[in-house]
Amino acid sequence: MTRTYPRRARLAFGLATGVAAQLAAVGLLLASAWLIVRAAEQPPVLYLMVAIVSVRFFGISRSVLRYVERLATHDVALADAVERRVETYVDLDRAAPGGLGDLRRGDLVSRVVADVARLQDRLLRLRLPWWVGLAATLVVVAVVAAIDLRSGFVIAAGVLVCGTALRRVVSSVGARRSGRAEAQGRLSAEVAASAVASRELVAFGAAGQAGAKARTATDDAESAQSGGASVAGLGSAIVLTIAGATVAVLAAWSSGPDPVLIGVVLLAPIALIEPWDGWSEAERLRPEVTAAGERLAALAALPNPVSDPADPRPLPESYDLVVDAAVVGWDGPVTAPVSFKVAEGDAVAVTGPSGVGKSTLAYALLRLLPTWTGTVLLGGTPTTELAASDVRRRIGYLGQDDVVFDTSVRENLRIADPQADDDRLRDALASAGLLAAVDAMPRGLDTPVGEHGGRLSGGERQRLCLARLLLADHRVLVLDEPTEHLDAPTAEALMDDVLALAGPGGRSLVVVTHSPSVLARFDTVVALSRVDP
Ligand SMILES: Nc1ncnc2c1ncn2[C@@H]1O[C@H](COP(=O)(O)OP(=O)(O)OP(=O)(O)O)[C@@H](O)[C@H]1O
Repeated sequence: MTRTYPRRARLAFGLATGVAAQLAAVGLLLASAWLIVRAAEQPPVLYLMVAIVSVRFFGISRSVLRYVERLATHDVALADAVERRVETYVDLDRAAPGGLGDLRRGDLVSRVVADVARLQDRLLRLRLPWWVGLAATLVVVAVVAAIDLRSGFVIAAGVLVCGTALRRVVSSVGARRSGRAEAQGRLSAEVAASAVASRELVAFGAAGQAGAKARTATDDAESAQSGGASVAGLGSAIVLTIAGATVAVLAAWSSGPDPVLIGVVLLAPIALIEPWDGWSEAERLRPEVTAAGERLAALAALPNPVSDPADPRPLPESYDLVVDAAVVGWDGPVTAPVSFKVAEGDAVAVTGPSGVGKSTLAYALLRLLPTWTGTVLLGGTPTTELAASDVRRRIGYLGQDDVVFDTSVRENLRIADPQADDDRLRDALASAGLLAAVDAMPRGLDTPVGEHGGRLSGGERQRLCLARLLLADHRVLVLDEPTEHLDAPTAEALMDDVLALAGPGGRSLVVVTHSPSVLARFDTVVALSRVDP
């Protein structure tokens, strides 16, 4: 049975092995220095045995300890990153779509992927090098002070000057030259936008403009990267200069009982170059890690368009839907107050001119957006008193351009219910009027649908999305322009299948449309109008 230790304990263990590895590195250099100086005096070889064994011991233990340290600390950092990634998805889930404001898709991807990865460095490449380096440095200062007190003070002064210079100079120069995360975010946003719109850009002859924008973003990202490299160079220069100066001062000042030990003292600052390099790298990364933390904090601080009540009421069994004088909108009210009722199994159409707020009303029914005034009641309970996730369990949504994933028919359907067996998938496909077409495909449910469902016709794509919605077992279906992009006979056939879902004991339907032929099929039509300016 594997035993899992608490994260703090694993971190403490990683820290201890890191310090031990660093001390082994210092010990290796100092023992080697002692060995070389002492060997020059050509003593009997037995006098050298301890040093020879120490060199071997430090050399081997350094590698082993470093390996163990990496295992322990990376394990902790990766576990942190997994949690942070999930938190970031939760933040996005909470804020979307109403709270995302002007954030671009590519930039969001960059934040979730690159910034979360960068934050791992806070522990691995920022805090640990400082802690490990400080502990190792203190031990070296104590050892040297025990050999020669004055030399101990000189090295302590070197440590102080080096640490302060790195902390002040490298991180502040780095902060001025960084912006790598932002530049990377802009580059991702440009590339994502161009990739999504590639067909249109080529068709309108605008590929050159998009290319130029992407090139500018690439140049920015590159110059941010080379700025980072020059900051790294500055850090190395500081470390080497201070280590060299410390050796020079020690050479001029050191005095001690044993010239062999003085050789060890002189090499001590050289042994400290490795931990100081760790500090230098940490300070180079500090602005980027801070920026990544701020960008993720900005996601966490996105407005919460709908908040759950402190004590949500249980989801009612009834799925009667009542919209009572509801006004919906994004940054302000868009629609005039609208009222209608959709009893269980009823079908209602919502219409109105383009931009009047039909899709916005659909989002409000699902509690993705709040209503400005008025109420939406589900089974007699205002949806504001229910958990938003419960509302979305009862009410499902089919948008105009729902995402179809580049995988098989089966996997596209299973997103709605990962446990669904083939019989359930086939039932859903039959209800959505797609079963015959899928059976006719060479690989049936395993047929790949291509990027954005590109291997399916527009009607098949829409039916696939409908089948997916049906699998999720919502009782109220909000269908936003379900026949958009379809020719008249296909639209007619799809509406036959959609309307067959309603009826006593069946699903309730709210169909958003401005298609006259679709509207003609409904007894109840709700006309939306804009709010008075
Ligand atoms: N993400 C958004 N952020 C801010 N405002 C938005 C957003 N999406 C839509 N709007 C605005 O809300 C208003 C209503 O848009 P909505 O998409 O609901 O209209 P619609 O009636 O569904 O239009 P259409 O028939 O053309 O699809 C519009 O003025 C639109 O600019």
